[in-house]
Amino acid sequence: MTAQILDGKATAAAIKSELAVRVAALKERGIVPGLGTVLVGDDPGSRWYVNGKHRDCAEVGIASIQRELPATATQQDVEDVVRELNADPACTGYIVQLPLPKGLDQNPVLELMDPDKDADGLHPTSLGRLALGIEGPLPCTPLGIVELLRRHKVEINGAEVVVLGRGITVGRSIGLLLTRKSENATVTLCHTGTRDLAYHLRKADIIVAAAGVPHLVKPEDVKPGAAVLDVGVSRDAEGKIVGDVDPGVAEVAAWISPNPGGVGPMTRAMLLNNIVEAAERRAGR
Ligand SMILES: Nc1nc2c(c(=O)[nH]1)N[C@@H](CN(C=O)c1ccc(C(=O)N[C@@H](CCC(=O)O)C(=O)O)cc1)CN2
Repeated sequence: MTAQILDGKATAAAIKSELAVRVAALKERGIVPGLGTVLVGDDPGSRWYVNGKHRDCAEVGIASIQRELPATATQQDVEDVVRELNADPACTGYIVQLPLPKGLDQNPVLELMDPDKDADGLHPTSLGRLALGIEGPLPCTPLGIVELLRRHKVEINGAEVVVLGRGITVGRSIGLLLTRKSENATVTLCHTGTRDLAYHLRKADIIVAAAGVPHLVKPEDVKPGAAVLDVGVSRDAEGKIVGDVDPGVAEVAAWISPNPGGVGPMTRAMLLNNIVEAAERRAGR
C-alpha cells in the first residue's frame, strides 16, 4: 500500500480563499480584522513562522500588527506589549510566538492576554472553554489536524487516536478537541514516560506524532490502513526538516501528511480562521 497524501499546502490554500471571502464581507460592514504577533528574541525558526503569518494575512486581507522585542527583553517588557495589544482596537486577536527565550516564563504572559483576543486558543480561559465545550478560539495545530482529516474524508468518529507528545500547542490540547461529541474519537496521549509505545501505536487508526524525535514512528509499529500525521520538527546537518515519522511508514499507512507541507500550513490557516471568527463574533454582538 502507498499512502495517500494529506496535502496541507493545498488544503490551506483552499481555506485561505474561503476566508478571503469572509474578510471581504466583514470589510463591507466597516470591520477590518487585524492579527497581532509578538516575537521575542532572534530564533530564525520563530521569525520565519511569524513572517509567514503576516504573509498569510496579506493574502486574505487581514491587517498586520507586528511587535518585536530583543532576546534581552525582560518579563516586564513582554507583559507591557501584551497590555498594549489588549488595549489596541485595531487588533482583533494576537499571538505570542512560542517558545519564548530562556529566562522568560510563558504562562504569566498567556494569562495576561485578553481571552477575547487570544488567536492561538492557548489562554487558560480558551483551554477551559474547550474542556467545558463552550465556544471560543481553538488551538491552531489541533484544529488544523482535524480540518485536514475532515477535508480528506478520514473517519474520526469512533477512531482510536494515539498522540505522541504532551506539549501545549499540540499534544495536550488535541485530546480535548478529538474527544468532543462532534469528533467522538478515543484518544491515548503518549509521552517520554510511556512504557510500551509500540503497543499503543499498533492499535491506532490515527497517529499524531508531535514528539520532536526524528523518525520515532517506524513502519512495523503502524497498523496497515492507519492515517499518520507528522508534526515533529527536527533539523538535519543541512537544516532540512526531519519529521517524527520514518519514510517507510508511507508503505503501510493509508494516509500520511508530508512534512513539510502537511500540518504546518494548516496551523497557519487556522490562525487566520480564529481571527476571522473573532471578528465575526464581535460584529454579531
Ligand atoms: N504561539 C504559537 N507558537 C507556536 C505555535 C503556535 O501554534 N502558536 N506552533 C509552532 C510554530 N508554528 C506556528 O507558530 C508553525 C510551525 C510550522 C509551520 C509551517 O508552515 N511549517 C512548514 C515548514 C517550514 C520550514 O521549512 O521550517 C511546513 O510544515 O510546511 C507554521 C507554523 C511552535 N510555536
